[in-house]
Amino acid sequence: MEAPPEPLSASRVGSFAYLTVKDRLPKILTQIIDRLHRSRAKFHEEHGEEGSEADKKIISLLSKLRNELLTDKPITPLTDGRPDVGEWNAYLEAQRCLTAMPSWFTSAWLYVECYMYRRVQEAMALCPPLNDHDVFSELKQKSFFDSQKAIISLCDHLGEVLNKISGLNKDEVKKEFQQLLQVCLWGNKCDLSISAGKDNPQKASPLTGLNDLKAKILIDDTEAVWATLEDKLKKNPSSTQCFRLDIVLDNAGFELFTDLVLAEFLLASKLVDQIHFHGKCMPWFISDVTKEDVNFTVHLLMASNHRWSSKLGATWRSHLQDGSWVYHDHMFWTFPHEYCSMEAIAPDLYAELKRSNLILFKGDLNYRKLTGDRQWDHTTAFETALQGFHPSALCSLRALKADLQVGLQPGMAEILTAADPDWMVSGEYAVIQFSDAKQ
Ligand SMILES: O=P(O)(O)OC[C@@]1(O)O[C@H](CO)[C@@H](O)[C@@H]1O
Ligand SMILES: [Mn+2]
Repeated sequence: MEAPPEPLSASRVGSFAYLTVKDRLPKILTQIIDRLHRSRAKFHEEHGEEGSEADKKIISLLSKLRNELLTDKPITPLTDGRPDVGEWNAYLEAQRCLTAMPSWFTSAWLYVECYMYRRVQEAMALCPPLNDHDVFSELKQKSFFDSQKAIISLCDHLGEVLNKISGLNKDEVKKEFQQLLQVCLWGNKCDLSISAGKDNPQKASPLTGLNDLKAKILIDDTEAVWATLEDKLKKNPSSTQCFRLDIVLDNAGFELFTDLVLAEFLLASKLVDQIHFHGKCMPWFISDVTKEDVNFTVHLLMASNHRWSSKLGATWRSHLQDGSWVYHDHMFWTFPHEYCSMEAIAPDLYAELKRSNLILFKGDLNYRKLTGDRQWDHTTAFETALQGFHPSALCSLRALKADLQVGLQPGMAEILTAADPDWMVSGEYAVIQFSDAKQ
């Protein structure tokens, strides 16, 4: 097997990775520092002098991090006591074998971007009593509140479907599935990392305009996903075979809500029997989901005075309590590794995913890790780019926000570039890209 292409890196001046490391990541650090400054009085109220002193210390650690990044200093080992430190520092040692002095503008983009967010958590971990403060929670919660109109309209739609679901024939179930899969796909546009923290809520109703967006779906493997689910329907409904769906989550706020709506539909239609969600064990890439974000979303829905919102909130809390919905947050999801390393680095997680019948990977960062964030030709087969990562049938639901995309027909990338040079990084295009476990 020939060696895979090089990883994307900021060493390529003018590349999206270069612009991200040079401009966007420093801007994100500056915004975190500004928010911490503005929260000093609150920290003092909550924790007294200790709180404001910790705030000052975090700000100085993050200012130092920002300076290291801007001046391309060497990547340094982590020093906090979190359980993942050993793996992170082993990864740095391995990078030192590849490039003498791993640094921000010479190492792989995937590594340095993940490392930056992990260093933010190191700064928090080193400064009690603020060590459990989520520096992104304000932005994630605002994204949820700002998407209320879209959330209410999606709640009403799901409510109507749930009311009639037992009477739907298979074609009607399939049509609803296709619609909610696309709503879930486009929910990925609402990510605060690509927008460098700028508001990015879902304003309009997520159901109107799906047809116009169809042309923006560059790869649409919905039929293959449906065939995987339909297997379950074909077998007699009383079969004991339990169909397990796993959803590797991405962003909190509106996107998480669309994930939970799709999950509810798949469970209520009996297309699946159990759903496992995978979130992050620490605040990550600004808007990525943590357990606290799931609890916040479910509790806000329950407290809503909108009938279907409160009903769904209560239903979803009971799913999480009765085991039909299971939430995991393995530390591997906040490592810098490409997913083809998972079986070696986190065999327990790989074994867990092998128990799934279908895994949905949400978003751009997951896509980058599925394909190793490497400079593949656009016509490279998805299976090739997965480099042996195959715990189960899997499907990426991704709005394109980084300059890599595989599995395109010959000539398609050239046509897209001519029409819109930013087609890979604008978030305006998306893929529903499937790979079957039967390799
Ligand atoms: O995984 P998401 O939330 O869809 O997107 C996150 C992300 O697009 O933010 C950065 C934008 O450059 C990328 O590094 C990363 O892929
Ligand atoms: Mn994200």
